[in-house]
Amino acid sequence: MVLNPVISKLAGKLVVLASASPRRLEILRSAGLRFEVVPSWFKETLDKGLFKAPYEYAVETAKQKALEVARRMPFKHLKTPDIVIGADTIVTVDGMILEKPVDKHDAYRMLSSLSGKEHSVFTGVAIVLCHEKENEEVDYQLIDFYEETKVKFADLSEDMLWEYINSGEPMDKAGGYGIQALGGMLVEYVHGDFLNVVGFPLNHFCKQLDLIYNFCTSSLKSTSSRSDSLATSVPTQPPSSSQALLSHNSSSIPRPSSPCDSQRLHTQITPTASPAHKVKREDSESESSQTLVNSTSKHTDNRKVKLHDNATLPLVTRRGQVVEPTRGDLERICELMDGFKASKALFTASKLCLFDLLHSRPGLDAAQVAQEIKASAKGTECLLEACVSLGLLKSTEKACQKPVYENADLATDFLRSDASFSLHGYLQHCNETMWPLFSHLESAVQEGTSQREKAFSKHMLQATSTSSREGKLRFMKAMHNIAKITGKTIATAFDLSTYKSACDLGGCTGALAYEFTEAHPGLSVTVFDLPAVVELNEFFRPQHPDNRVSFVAGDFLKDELPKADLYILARILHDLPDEKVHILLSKIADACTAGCGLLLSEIFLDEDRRGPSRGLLQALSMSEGKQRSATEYSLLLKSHGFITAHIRHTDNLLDAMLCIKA
Ligand SMILES: Cc1cn([C@H]2C[C@H](O)[C@@H](COP(=O)(O)OP(=O)(O)OP(=O)(O)O)O2)c(=O)[nH]c1=O
Repeated sequence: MVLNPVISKLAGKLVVLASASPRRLEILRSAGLRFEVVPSWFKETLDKGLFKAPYEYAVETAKQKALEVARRMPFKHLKTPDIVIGADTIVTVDGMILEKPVDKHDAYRMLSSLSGKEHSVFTGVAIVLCHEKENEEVDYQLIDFYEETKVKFADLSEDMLWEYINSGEPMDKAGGYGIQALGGMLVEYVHGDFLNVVGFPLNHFCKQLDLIYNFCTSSLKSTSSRSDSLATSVPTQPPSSSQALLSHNSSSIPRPSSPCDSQRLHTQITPTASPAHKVKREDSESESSQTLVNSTSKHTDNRKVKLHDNATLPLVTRRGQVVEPTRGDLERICELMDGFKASKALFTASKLCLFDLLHSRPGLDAAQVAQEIKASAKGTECLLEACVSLGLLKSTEKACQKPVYENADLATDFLRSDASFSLHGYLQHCNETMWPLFSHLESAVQEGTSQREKAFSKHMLQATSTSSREGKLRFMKAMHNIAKITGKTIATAFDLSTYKSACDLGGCTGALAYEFTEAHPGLSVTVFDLPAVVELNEFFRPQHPDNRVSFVAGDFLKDELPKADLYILARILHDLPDEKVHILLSKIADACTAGCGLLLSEIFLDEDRRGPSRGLLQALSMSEGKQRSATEYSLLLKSHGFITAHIRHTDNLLDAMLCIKA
């Protein structure tokens, strides 16, 4: 079988999967391949109209994903991979290309177009072979191919469609379904490679590797030893007569390629100076202990080669067996050790409004940024470089000029203070409140209580406390950010068409309430919150407020609740001690008649309490409340007369549950 010899050929090579898809990771891992995962930052926005056939689009996207990682790693990770694998899966039906749905309606559009019909699933795969040359440049050689699988769907009723869409499964999958999970129930037959539908054609990939390593090795060697003069293309021996040999210049913009056979071998030479080497050489020249550094530098180079062989990793004993940890294990540990540094770098950049500055003035260099944010040149440069390494900023370096900086998409989407889904306020809350609390985690764990008093001086306690105006506004901004990001998901999680009036208890700035009125034309929402919160709401009023949202001031633990046939409790219960939870739920139960609804939104812990980490880490703040699973919330609500009708685990920051008063 091709598998073993092929996989063993890769032993000792730094293989990188340029994909965030958990399915691809699982498929390759199950095949015994050892690799690192570096998700591609390439945005899947190629113009589909430029491609003659849909699979050409998938292949080109796969290529761009893999090349982006292959080019980034020497600069950002200071190591050059041997092989980078990229893939892209698309579904095609009636001449349309379906990728991942953007929302539930998009998923509905896709799934209804597949109902009762046969369609094709194409996965384009690109394998980039990287060769470090002696002159510190990197050559890239590209092999790509695609695989087609035909899938037939049964006729899908509207109920089935919506039930499936509401399960949340379609959202991160091409065509809006996952054949390997619930989506399997929609399928009548599959012709071809099943794993290809799940995102990676393993069999074709192994055959391709076999061709590369058993057939083309000599041509690869000759390629990697060639000089820059080959910057155009080097035709190599075709692996088979069916394979077209095409040259490809990696710096060219994506373009429709010539007729795409199901596999192709490109020889492409794109020399890139390797910054890993640059850095080492600078090190060796900088200090007085030059001889020592020089030899260390040499040693480092050797180690790097050995690391690729996995030979220098320390051996560990697991269940009585001596084994070699994977590089992934070590990276995971480092990621955890350094996680706090990354968080604080993010908080600091956000507090200094770095992302706002680079949004309004992209292309500043470190000195210009330092001047604008009134910070030291050295500190600013370190912060900018750290943010680039974290994927928050992008830097461009033109010949003989200082690097200039701009926001990466992540920063544009979430870190600008005026972005629609900004987390700027929440980050400030983390920086000012959560960070000091978590720096007292040892005592929090030892004592099992909140460390507020230890973490904050008297003055600080006042400033961070929600009893001060400053503290209140900061907290409201944080809650507003989370409500904006999660609002639509929560508001559309259930069919609420039978409800006419809702009351959002502790609804803060009303951000969630506005999402509910937008999603449900027949619904009015009253936001009920403390008088001091309602008073500050003017800072958060939307440009065109919906008059179906109103605000009532009061304390939900003491005052009479506004009348409504649906009560909303979002991010409230996890923070309250048990006795207050019971007071609040009793008051809601008293205000409800039979058939009234209670919509609860929280992070639902997994039933075995092994995740998600976000919920379990949140619990370490030792507030008076607790994190619960969906079943625990269901039982809690049942004890107050509410029967759970639906539970939604979402891909967003909060999950949701709809309960009905018996
Ligand atoms: C049709 C189908 C697709 N999928 C998945 C596979 C892919 O992960 C996804 C298609 O999206 P892709 O854009 O191919 O991949 P991705 O965004 O998940 O990951 P990356 O771009 O980082 O490589 O759909 C299934 O899991 N099951 C299915 O039945």
